[in-house]
Amino acid sequence: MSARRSARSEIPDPYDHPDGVDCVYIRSSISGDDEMYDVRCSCSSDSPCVDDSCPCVAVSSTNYSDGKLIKAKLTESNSSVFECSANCACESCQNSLTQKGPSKCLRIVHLGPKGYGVLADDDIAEGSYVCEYAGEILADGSSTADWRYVVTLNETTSDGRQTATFIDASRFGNVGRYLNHSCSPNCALVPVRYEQVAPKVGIFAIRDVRRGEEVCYSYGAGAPSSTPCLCGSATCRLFLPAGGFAKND
Ligand SMILES: C[S@@+](CC[C@H](N)C(=O)[O-])C[C@H]1O[C@@H](n2cnc3c(N)ncnc32)[C@H](O)[C@@H]1O
Repeated sequence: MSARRSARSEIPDPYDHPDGVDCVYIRSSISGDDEMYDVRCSCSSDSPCVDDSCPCVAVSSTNYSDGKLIKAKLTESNSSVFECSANCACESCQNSLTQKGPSKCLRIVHLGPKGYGVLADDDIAEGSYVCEYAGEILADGSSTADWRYVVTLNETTSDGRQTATFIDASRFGNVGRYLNHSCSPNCALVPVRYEQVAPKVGIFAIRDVRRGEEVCYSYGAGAPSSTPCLCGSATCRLFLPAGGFAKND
């Protein structure tokens, strides 16, 4: 691993769990599956991993422009990101945004009946990376300690198969586990891969977020659960969706 890449992976996460929360803080998801990708690049600074001439970018097509997720990937339901990794030897890489760590302007606060939530301490521009939804990556979510912290990532593979991955932040998690649901969200989840085949879940701003706003995503369009939704949006569906977040909803 190059010195440049290993230094990047040592960037500390500036967040921690609130006092009294029984969860181990992790910076990125943990997977029991150690299958790795064999894709790597050695792009020069003349072509810093921005288009399909980079073998890593070619896996998912262009992901980022000016340090933001491109609009198509924010709006398409089955979008995904493949980033350069520690195995690459690229210079001035523009394709490893999520590995630089979460936004520095998030604040975990207690919001009354919703429990904890996350506020933006500064403006966050559309397309910005907010943070990962980190947890234990499980093939089967049934072993969770608390279903409320499980995100279900449904994806369609290139050969048309449906896959489901469960990210369980009940026992191990990061700041991402505190983002609440909104029926009119300002963020969305996008699967992000590098090194490992198992996906990470990146949370990106789908519109400009103003300082002081709650940072939230939609937990999905599933059938309503019995939990009243307190998002307060004009288009509120009144109850949280049941069954956790599904990427393709
Ligand atoms: C992933 S956790 C989000 C963080 C949580 N508020 C906490 O204190 O840890 C999901 C849970 O938060 C609460 N929640 C999230 N969004 C909500 C909303 N819009 N209205 C009411 N409760 C919400 C529900 O209890 C839900 O099961």
